[in-house]
Amino acid sequence: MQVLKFGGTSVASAENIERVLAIVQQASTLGPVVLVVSALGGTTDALIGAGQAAAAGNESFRATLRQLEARHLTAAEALLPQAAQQADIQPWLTAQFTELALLADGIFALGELSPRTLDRLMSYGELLSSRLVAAAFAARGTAAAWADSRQLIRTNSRFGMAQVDEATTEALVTAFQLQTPASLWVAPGFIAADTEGHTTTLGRGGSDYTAAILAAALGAAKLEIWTDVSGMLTADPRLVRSARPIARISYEEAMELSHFGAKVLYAPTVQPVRQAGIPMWIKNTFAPHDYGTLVEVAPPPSPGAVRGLSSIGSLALLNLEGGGMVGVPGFAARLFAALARARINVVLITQSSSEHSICVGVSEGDVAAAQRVVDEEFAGEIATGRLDPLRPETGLAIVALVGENMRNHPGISGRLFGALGHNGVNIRAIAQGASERNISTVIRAADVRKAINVLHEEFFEATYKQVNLFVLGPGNVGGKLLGQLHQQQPYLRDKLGLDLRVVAIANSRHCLVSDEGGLDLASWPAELNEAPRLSLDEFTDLIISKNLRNSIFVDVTANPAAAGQYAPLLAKSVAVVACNKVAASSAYASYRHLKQLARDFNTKYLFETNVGAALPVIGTLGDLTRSGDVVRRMQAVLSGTLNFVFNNYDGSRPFAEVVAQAQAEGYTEPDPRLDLNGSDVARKILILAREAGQALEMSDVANESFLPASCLEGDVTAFYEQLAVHEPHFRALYDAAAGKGKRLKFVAQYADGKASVGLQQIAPGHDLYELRGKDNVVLFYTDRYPEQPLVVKGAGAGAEVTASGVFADIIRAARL
Ligand SMILES: NC(=O)C1=CN([C@@H]2O[C@H](COP(=O)(O)OP(=O)(O)OC[C@H]3O[C@@H](n4cnc5c(N)ncnc54)[C@H](O)[C@@H]3O)[C@@H](O)[C@H]2O)C=CC1
Ligand SMILES: N[C@@H](CC=O)C(=O)O
Repeated sequence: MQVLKFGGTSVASAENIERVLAIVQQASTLGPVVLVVSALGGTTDALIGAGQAAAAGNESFRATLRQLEARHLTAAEALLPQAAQQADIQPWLTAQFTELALLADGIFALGELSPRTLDRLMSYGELLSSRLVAAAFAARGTAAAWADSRQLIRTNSRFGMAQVDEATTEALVTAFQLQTPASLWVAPGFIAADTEGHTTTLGRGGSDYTAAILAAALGAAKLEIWTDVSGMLTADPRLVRSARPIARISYEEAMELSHFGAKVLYAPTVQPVRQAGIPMWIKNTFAPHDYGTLVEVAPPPSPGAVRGLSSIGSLALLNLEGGGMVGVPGFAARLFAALARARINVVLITQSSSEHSICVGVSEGDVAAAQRVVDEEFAGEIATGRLDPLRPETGLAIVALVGENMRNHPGISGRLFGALGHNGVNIRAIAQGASERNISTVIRAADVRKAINVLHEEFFEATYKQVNLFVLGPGNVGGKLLGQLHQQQPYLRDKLGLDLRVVAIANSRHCLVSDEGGLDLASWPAELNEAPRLSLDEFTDLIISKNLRNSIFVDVTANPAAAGQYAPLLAKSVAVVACNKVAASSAYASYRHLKQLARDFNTKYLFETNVGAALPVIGTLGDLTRSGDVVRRMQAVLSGTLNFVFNNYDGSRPFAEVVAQAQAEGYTEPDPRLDLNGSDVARKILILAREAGQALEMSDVANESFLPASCLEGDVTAFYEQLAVHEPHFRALYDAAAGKGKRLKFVAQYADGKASVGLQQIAPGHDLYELRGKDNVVLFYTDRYPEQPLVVKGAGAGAEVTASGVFADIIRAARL
C-alpha cells in the first residue's frame, strides 16, 4: 500500500488534475494506492472569506459561492467530457452547493461563525475535490473507492486544530480496508470527525497530515507528498534564489525545517510516519521526474553538516526580568502556565545562567494577550519591584540552521555568528537544544533576507559569494575601476568564487541603481547620464536600506562630504574602500573612530591607495607593526605628480606645461594645486605616521612649499597663469640643483614622532635619486631594518594603477 497526497496547486485545474491522474496511474502499477487530495487551490480561503462575510452580514458570500460552484462545474466538464460521465457528478456538485448555500444562509441569519461551523464550511473544499477526482478515475475506467476521511479519522472536538485519536483511527481504517475491495481509494484531506460525528479539521495544511495518518494506520510502504516544488529546499526560495532541493533528510530534520517556515510540509505530518518508520517522499507534480526529497530514518550526513535553513517572521520576544527570580524555583513554570492558559504558543525559550531574566519568543499577534496575562500573574512581584513588567519586543524573526550532523562539527555556531556579524546582523537571542539539531537566532525581521542569504552562502555555496558594491565617483580612477571590474567579473567568479555586483554608481549629478543582479558594466556611462541625482545622504540611505549582504562602499572621489558618510556606513557593517584621502588625514580622533567602528562592527575600512596608489605601502607598514617591529624613520617620495614634474622639467618647456601634462595623464588630484603645494604629500606622510602608531595631526606636519604664494590665490586657471608668471622661479630651482649634479625631489620625512615635507636637492647615489617618471618610493627604517631600509618602490600615481589598488582593497574587504 502506498499513500499519495496532492496539494491545492496540484488539483487547482482540470489540466493539473490530469497530471495527478497520470502520476497515480503510474504508481498503481506498483501496488494499491490511497490518494489524498486537498481542495482546488484557493478554495479553502474562499470558503473562509464567504463564511466571514456571511457572519458580518455581507451578502458578497453568495457571489463567492456561485464562483466556486462554476469553477467546480467547469473542472467537471473538462475532466468528464461525455454527458453520461457527468450524469452523477454534476447533480451531486449542485446538491453540495445547495447545502453550502443553506449553511452560509444560516451563518448570515445568525451573524455568527463558530469554529465548529467554520470546520463544516471548510470541509466542502476537500469533499468536492476528492469526489471530482474519484469521478475522473471512474470515467477513465479505473475503479476508485471514495473514502470519507470523516469516517476514518477520529479526533477530539478542538475545531480548527483537532487532535487525532490514533487507536480509534487505526481501527476505523483497518475496518474500512477489510470492506473495500478497490485497490485505489480517493480520500479528502484536512477533514475528520469527532466522536459526535461533527466535522473537524486538522489545521491549515492538514491534508499532508491526513495522508500521514492514513499511511501510519495502513502500515503503508511509503508516503508521497506531491506539491509544486521539487522537494524540501535548503532555504525558502522566495528569499534565497540559489536554494536547492535537499535529496535526503531525516524525519527530525524535516520536522525542524517544516516547523520553521518550510511551507512545503505541514509540520505534524512527520510524526505518524516517523513513528511507523514509513519513508516519505516530497515530489513535484509539475516535474515528476525530479528526485525530490526522501525523508527517512538515517540519511547520509550532509557534507557541510547543515541540512537546511529556516525562517519564521512576525515574532516577538517577551523578556521577563528582575532580581526577584534569582534562585527562586517556579518562576518559569508560572510564566509558561500563564501563557498556556491564554493559549499562547511559545516558539523559543532562552534563560541566562544568572537566572536574572527569561526570554521567550511568541507570535507577534499574541503580544497584547501575553503582556496582560503575565503582568497579572506576577502582579505581586511587579508591585514590590522584584520583577519588571513584561517587556515585549516586536518586529523580529527567527533564522535557524537545521542539521542532524551539526553536533559532530565544532565551529558551526562560530561560523553562523561570524557570517551574521560581518554583515551587521544583530542577534537578539539564541537557542540551541542539547540535540544540536537546530541553532535558532532571533534577529530583526528587516534583516531576514540578508541573513538567510549570508548563511546560505556560508553553508551551502562553496561556489559563489555575492558581494555588492556601491561606487561613488566614476571619474578617472573610478572609470578605470569599473572597467577592471567588468573585465575581471568572470575570473572572480571562476577562480575566487566572488560574484561581484555593482549595485549603484553615483557622481555629483546622477545615480544609477540596479534592480536585481547588478548593473551592466558595459553600458553604465550612457545609463548614468540618464539617471536622477541623489545627494550623498540619500546615497548612504540607499546603501543602508538595500541592506544587502557583503556591501562595500567604494569612495573614488576626492570629496570631504563623501568621507563624512563612512561612519554611518561602517556602523551598519558596510565595508568602506577609499582612495579618497580626506578621512584618513582628517582629525586624528576621527581617523581612530573610523578604524574602531570597522573593528566594532566586524567590517573593513581600507585605504591602501591613499599612499603610493597601488604600491603595498600601508599593507607593508601594517605587517611590520603587527609583527612587533617599530618604525623609527621613514623617508619617501610620495607624489607621482611632483616626481613626474621634476623628472621632466629642465627649462626647455615651461614648468606650467609640464604640470598640465601631469594632470592630463591623470597623476594629479582633481585639484592639482593640492599636489603642487605639498598638501597631498603631507596627507600621505601623516597617514603613514598614524599607521606607524603616532597620533599626529595635519598641523604637526611641516610643509615647506616651493610655490610662490600668488600661485594659490585664485582658482585653477589662475594657478596655471601664475605658474607661467613664475617660470624664472622654477627655472632657478632647477638650475641650482642641476648645477651641482643633483635632482629635485619633493621629499616626505618622518622621524622621532615628527613629520615634514619639502623640496630637496638629491645627490647621485642617494636612494631617492634614481626615481623615474611618476614613481614613488618609501624607505622604512625600523628596529629590524635599522640601516638598510625596507624599500617599497614603483609607479605611485595614475588612474589605471590606482584603480587596481582600489580593486585589491575590494577583494580584501570581500573576503574579510
Ligand atoms: N590619480 C591618482 O593617481 C590617484 C588618485 N587618488 C585619489 O583618487 C580620487 C579620485 O581621483 P580622480 O579619479 O582623479 O578624480 P576625478 O575628478 O576624475 O573623479 C572624481 C569623481 O568624483 C565625483 N564626485 C565628486 N564629488 C562628488 C559628490 N559629492 N558626490 C558624488 N560624486 C562626486 C565626480 O563627479 C567624479 O566623477 C582622489 O581622491 C585622489 O586623491 C589616489 C591615489 C592615486
Ligand atoms: N596626486 C597624487 C595621486 C596619488 O595619490 C600624486 O600625484 O601622487
